[in-house]
Formats: sequence, C-alpha cells, structure tokens
Amino acid sequence: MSFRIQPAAPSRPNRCQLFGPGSRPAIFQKMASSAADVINLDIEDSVAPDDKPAARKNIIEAIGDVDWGNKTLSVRINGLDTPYWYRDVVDLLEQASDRLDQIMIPKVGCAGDIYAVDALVTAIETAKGRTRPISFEVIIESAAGIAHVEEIAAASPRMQAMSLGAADFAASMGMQTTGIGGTQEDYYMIREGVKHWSDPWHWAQAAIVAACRTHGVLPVDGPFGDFSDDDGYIAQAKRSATLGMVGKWAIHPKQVALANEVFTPSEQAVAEAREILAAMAKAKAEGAGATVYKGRLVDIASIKQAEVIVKQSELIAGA
Ligand SMILES: CC(=O)SCCNC(=O)CCNC(=O)[C@H](O)C(C)(C)COP(=O)(O)OP(=O)(O)OC[C@H]1O[C@@H](n2cnc3c(N)ncnc32)[C@H](O)[C@@H]1OP(=O)(O)O
Ligand SMILES: O=CC(=O)O
Ligand SMILES: [Mg+2]
Repeated sequence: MSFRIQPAAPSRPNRCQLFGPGSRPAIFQKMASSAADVINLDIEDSVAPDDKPAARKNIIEAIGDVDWGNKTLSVRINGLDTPYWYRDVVDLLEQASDRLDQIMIPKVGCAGDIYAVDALVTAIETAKGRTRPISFEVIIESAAGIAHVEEIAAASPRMQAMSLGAADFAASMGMQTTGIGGTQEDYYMIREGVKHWSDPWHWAQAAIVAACRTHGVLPVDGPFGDFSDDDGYIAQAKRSATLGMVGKWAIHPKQVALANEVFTPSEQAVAEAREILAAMAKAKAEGAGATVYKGRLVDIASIKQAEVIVKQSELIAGA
C-alpha cells in the first residue's frame, strides 16, 4: 500500500438504485415498498420540460409523506447546462424534509460542477439550519466526465457514489448504438469465422472503479434499458460486480431482484472466503505468509480479497 491509505467507501448497501419519474407520483409508494437499497426520484431525463415544476413539487411532498423505510433517498436534479438545476436545488433544500439523503448530479464534466452545487447546497443548509448534510452522487455520462473522472471523485466530502450512465455516455462519445448498456451487436472480434463479443463499457467502468476506490466513493453500474432481457441484465451486472462495482440501477421494478441477487455475495462465496481467512490464520500461527487452499496459492493479499466478500455480506446482513 502507498503511504496514502485507500479510504473506505460509505458503509451502506447500494446493490440496487430504483429510478422513477417525479412526474409519476402514483409509483412512489411502489418504489418505497420495493427491495431496492436506494431510491432515485427523477426530475431530469425521464421528465418532460413542461412537467418539471410539477415533478419537483411531487417529489418534495413525497419525501416527507411517504415512508421510505431505511432506504437511501436520492433525487436526480437537472444538469448544470440547463435552466432547471438551481431551482431543483433551492426548492429541495428549502422545502423538502430532512428525510432527503442525497442529490444525484447528472452529466458532470469536471470537479467545478460539483463545487458549484456544493456551494449552493452549503449556503442553503446554513441559511435554513438543516442539521442533516445532503450527500452527493454523480453520473459519469459524457466524454468530459470520463476524462476527468478522478478529480470528480475527489471533488467534495459530500461525494458518496458514482454511476456510469450508458445512454448519455454513448451519445456523448459518438458511439453507434441506441441500446442502453449491455451487449452491442457490432462490438465483436472474429476468429476462424466465429464472432466473440466484447464489452464496450468495460474500460469506462474500470476507470470509474479506480477513481472511486482511490477516493472512498461507491462505484455503481447505471441503467440497462431492455427490461425484457433478464439474462442480459444479469450478465452485465455480473461483469460490473467482478470489476468492483457495488450495485446497478433498475429502471423497472423487475430489475430490482436481479441486482440484489448479483450484488449479494452468495453463501458459497462467503463460505469460501471464510475458509481462506481460516487457512491464512492457521498459516500465520505456523509462521508462514502463504499456504495452499484447494490446490491454489493463498497469501496475505488473499486475506484482503476474502475480506471484501465477507465485509460486503456482513454489511448487507446488518442493513
Ligand atoms: C437513461 C436514464 O436516465 S434511466 C433513469 C431515468 N428513467 C426512469 O426513471 C424510468 C423509470 N421507469 C419507468 O418510468 C417505467 O418503469 C417504464 C416507463 C419503463 C415502464 O412503465 P410501465 O409501462 O408502467 O411498466 P409496467 O406496466 O411493466 O409496470 C408494471 C408495474 O410496475 C409499476 N412500475 C413501473 N415502473 C415503476 C418504477 N420505476 N418503480 C416502481 N414501480 C414501477 C407499474 O405502476 C405497474 O404497477 P401495477 O402492477 O401495480 O400496475
Ligand atoms: O442517465 C443515465 C444514462 O444512461 O444516460
Ligand atoms: Mg443520462
């Protein structure tokens, strides 16, 4: 480890973030009753421009009126390139109850975007005497966002989570697709006449995970648009989990169970991790730094790997 110790990410479950448009208050109670760890009420791209004032009002009322249980409650505000975002922040911070946990800032392009929202939020919190500080999550969904991903992760102590937004990201990058996440038909290699599909989201996800882990932020995979394709969603989520992401969005309630399943370490994985910890404790007692577990090397790094799985499982069990 470098002299600078890697900070821990917030210790709360974030396996699934369920989204719903603020212009559709009839689904708020259903969202609250879901098994998602995080709720994202949206004033941004799922809400038509003319509906934004009403959506904002619906959300402010629902933050206080609906029982959100122990879920993390987040509102996605509009981007800093729009005329809506300051009103989103002002009305939410001035009028919503203290039950609001987090603001999601979309389409961030640099640390200055976070600085601007932080300054406004801080001023309103102070003026209104709000006792629970609002945390931030952001979406990396532009060329500028991925180019500046590390400074964005480090931009504010309010930062808790960062998601990859595949739809806007694809548009900003000029990618030839209208799909939101998942396998892209034309992203393949060919060998002896057989196609092998690769993952066009992989590099951006890995950059997000590295930036997040460097600065103690939760890395999250964003939307998977084809909600009729459970297998595709699971495959994408498994790749994200393997890369170090802690959860994925659900843009339809049927995706919540899929995310929770993938991002909850299986009993078998936890049992194996505990066996590795026991094998290493035995090795240490015998004065060894490495040993053999099921025919493979385990050493001191294996303790840290096993602890990732055990801690994630304990976090979820204790939530
Ligand atoms: C690229 C991005 O930015 S993604 C993030 C922004 N996008 C969003 O927030 C979109 C969120 N999702 C939705 O708005 C909707 O799920 C849609 C439009 C995709 C589909 O809506 P519907 O056509 O109503 O879906 P469907 O008929 O399958 O709904 C089944 C049930 O789930 C409910 N439901 C639908 N969406 C949601 C939701 N997001 N949360 C909770 N419940 C929901 C419906 O009310 C319905 O309930 P019922 O059985 O009691 O009648
Ligand atoms: O906001 C999400 C996206 O994919 O775009
Ligand atoms: Mg987007």
